[in-house]
Parts: sequence; structure tokens; C-alpha cells
Amino acid sequence: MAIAGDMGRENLNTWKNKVNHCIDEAKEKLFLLSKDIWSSPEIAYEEKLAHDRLVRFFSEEKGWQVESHYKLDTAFRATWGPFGGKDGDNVVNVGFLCEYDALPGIGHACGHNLIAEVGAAAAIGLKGVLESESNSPVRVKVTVLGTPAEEDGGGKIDLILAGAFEGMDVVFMAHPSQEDAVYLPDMAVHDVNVKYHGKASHAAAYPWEGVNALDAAVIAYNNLSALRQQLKPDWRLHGIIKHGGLKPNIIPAYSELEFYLRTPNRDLSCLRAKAEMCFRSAAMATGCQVDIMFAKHEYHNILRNTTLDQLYEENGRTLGMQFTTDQNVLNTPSGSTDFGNVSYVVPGIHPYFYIGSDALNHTEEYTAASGAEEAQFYTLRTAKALAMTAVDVLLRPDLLKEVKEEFAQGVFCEQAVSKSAPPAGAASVPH
Ligand SMILES: NCCCC(=O)N[C@@H](CCCN)C(=O)O
Repeated sequence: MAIAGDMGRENLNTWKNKVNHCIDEAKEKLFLLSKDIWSSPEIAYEEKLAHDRLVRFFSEEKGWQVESHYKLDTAFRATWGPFGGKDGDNVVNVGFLCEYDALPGIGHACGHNLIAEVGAAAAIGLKGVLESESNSPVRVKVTVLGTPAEEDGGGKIDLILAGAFEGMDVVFMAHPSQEDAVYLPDMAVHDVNVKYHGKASHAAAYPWEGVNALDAAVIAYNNLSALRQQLKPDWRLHGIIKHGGLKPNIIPAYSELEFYLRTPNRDLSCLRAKAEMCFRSAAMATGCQVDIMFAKHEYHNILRNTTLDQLYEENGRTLGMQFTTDQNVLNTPSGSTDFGNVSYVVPGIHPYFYIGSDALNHTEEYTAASGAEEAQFYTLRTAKALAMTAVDVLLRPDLLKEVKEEFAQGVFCEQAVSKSAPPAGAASVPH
């Protein structure tokens, strides 16, 4: 790949070193930011303190235009620029995403405080180098988007629909994990909430008067467990009984289930139809009424951009990252993210990073690791690799074009695959 006009490799390296220097200079306030978010965990769409803390962070930095409650109550946007290039040049808008929602009961067990920190650090690093190098060959704007509700709901999807990603050329974020990995296969997911309504009665005195909603939930749960054997190995189906009654001597009049349905690509219709039959048949068997409510948004799988992936990997290696080569890890579904939907509207990457602990995400041990000082080295190293990748995109001519061409081709192919899939519904469900 060529390097911008009169800017040779040496200049590119100077810029990258400067990015790293700017991030290192800010490390104390970045740790404080992350620690504050970690100390007051808030669940999806309720991240008021995290929102306020991030808004304060960017308001205290020079030069950022900060919009609090940007399109969603707990979203924000901070922008800097345009800067560099010549008046009238096209502006390259580089986006960094911050997540900051926690899990119910176990706090920041997925390390989203570190995601917020990575986004903030990378943006500060990129702005720092652009400011100090007055000869940016391209006109650049840096956008930080605070995206709530990844664990539940899909804040990024709300923001896509509200136009928040319009005009962005490329977008970066990174997610805590057990290893450094440029890409792990995140799946499409659709959440479903199911309510059974029966009739209460004394469970010993006149049980025949009751209609048992807990039985419906248990039958549905078992239907889905039986279905699992017939699913493709890389599909996932799992859930909980959220409500199962009040007391053993009251036949439960109400029960509630929550399930996640996942497939490796965006077409969830077949799995959805199969699951729906499991829920409905349980209602029929028990005489309950059933409400099946699929979540407002489906998350898509992540559309890869290998051009960006390669750059990130090269940059990460220069910083000492050892990317996993374990094929089990690289090929095993790693959950889902609403970044999947973003990856279909703007080219971007969502690498995973080691945080200095072998604890697994969504455990109390991971919560502890996400707040520990030990995670800081890895978190800032990840931010550096992202910002260095942004520098590549800005300084190497034709690279952004390549990134965008790969993106357009990827979207086109995915659409073609979706169109050739059999129609959703009963026809795709075995008898
Ligand atoms: N691979 C990203 C992990 C983040 C995560 O755990 N996301 C949730 C999203 C659930 C959406 N209902 C997940 O369970 O995968």
C-alpha cells in the first residue's frame, strides 16, 4: 500500500508514536473515567451516571463539541474538527464508539467501562496527533459516539435509525475478552419475551380449578431443549424463567420466559419460527393464553472488513499484542453485539482484547478484572492500535477507498444470500 504523497513511512511512524504518546499522557484521567463508570454500574438505557461522566470528560477536554442526550437519553456525541487538509476538501469522519452499560446483578461483568475508555483514549490520541501535526494531508473530523444499551435492546440500532451514523466514513471500537483477536464471529440474535397467563387456585384444595402458567413455561423450556438437538451446531438457543409463581400452594396464574435466539448470519427467521411453535404448543397443552413478544431490534452478525482487520493486526503487533491462533476460539461464536448492525452501515472493526485476566465474561471474576488497574495497560494498548489504524486510513492514499469497496461488496453479498434464503415461516419449519 502506498503512503500519502510526501508523507513517507517515517512520517507515518512519527504520527503513530505521537498517538501513543498522547494516550499515555492521558492515562490517569482515562483510568479515573473508567473506574467511575465501573463503580456505578447501570443497566441498558439507564446509564445516566456513565453518560454524565463521559459528557463531563469530553467537556473538560479542549476543542470538543459535546452533545449530551444525543438522540437517546443516555447517548452522547462529541465531535472535533474538521481539521487539516485544504478548505473544500472532502472531510473524512472517523468514529469511535463507547459502550457503558452493565449487567443486572453482576455489574461490569463484560467490561463495558473499558470499552468506553478505549473509545475515549483512541479519540484523544487521534485528535492529539492531528493537532500537533499541522500538515495533515486530509481534512479530518473525529466523532465519539456514546452508544447505550448493548446488553439489552440495541442502542446502536436506535442510533442508526435516528441517523447518528450518517456521514461517518469508518468506525472503531474494541471489546474486552480473554485474548487479543482481530475478529471473533459474533452472531445475529433476536431476544424474545414470553408471558403465559393461566388461572390461580388453591394447589391442594381445588387444583382442578387452576390453569398452571408455570407448567406452560416448563413445557416450553423443555420443548426448546428438545429442539436444540436438531439445530445446526453453530446456532444458539438459551433462556431463563423470569417469573415462575408466588407460592407452592397457589397455582401460578402467570409465568414469564426470556430467550435469546442466535444464528451465525442475519437470517433468523427459521429459528424464530421453530421457537414460536415451542412456545405456542406449551400454551395449548396447558390451556394458558400466551403473549410472544420479540424484541424491537434484531442484532446482525458482524460484517468483516479484512482491510481494516489487517491494519489493526499489524499495529497491534508493533505494540506487542499476541493475537490468538487458537482455531477453537477463532471459530466459536462469541455472543452477539449491536455493532453487527453498525457494520452493515459503516465500515468498521470490533476487535477483542485481553485484559490481564483469564476470567470469563459475564462472571463476577470478570467484573473484578474490568475494574482492576492491571487491565489498564491492555486497554490503552488497544486504544493505541485503533488510533494507529485510523492514522493508516488517513495517511495512506486509496486505503479508505479499499476499505469502502470491501464494505460495499460485503453488504452486496450478504443481501444476495438473504434474498436466496427460503421465505420465513411455516414452510421452513419441519412438521
Ligand atoms: N461478543 C460480544 C459480547 C457482548 C455481549 O455479551 N452481548 C450480549 C448481547 C445480548 C443481546 N440481547 C450477548 O449475550 O451476546
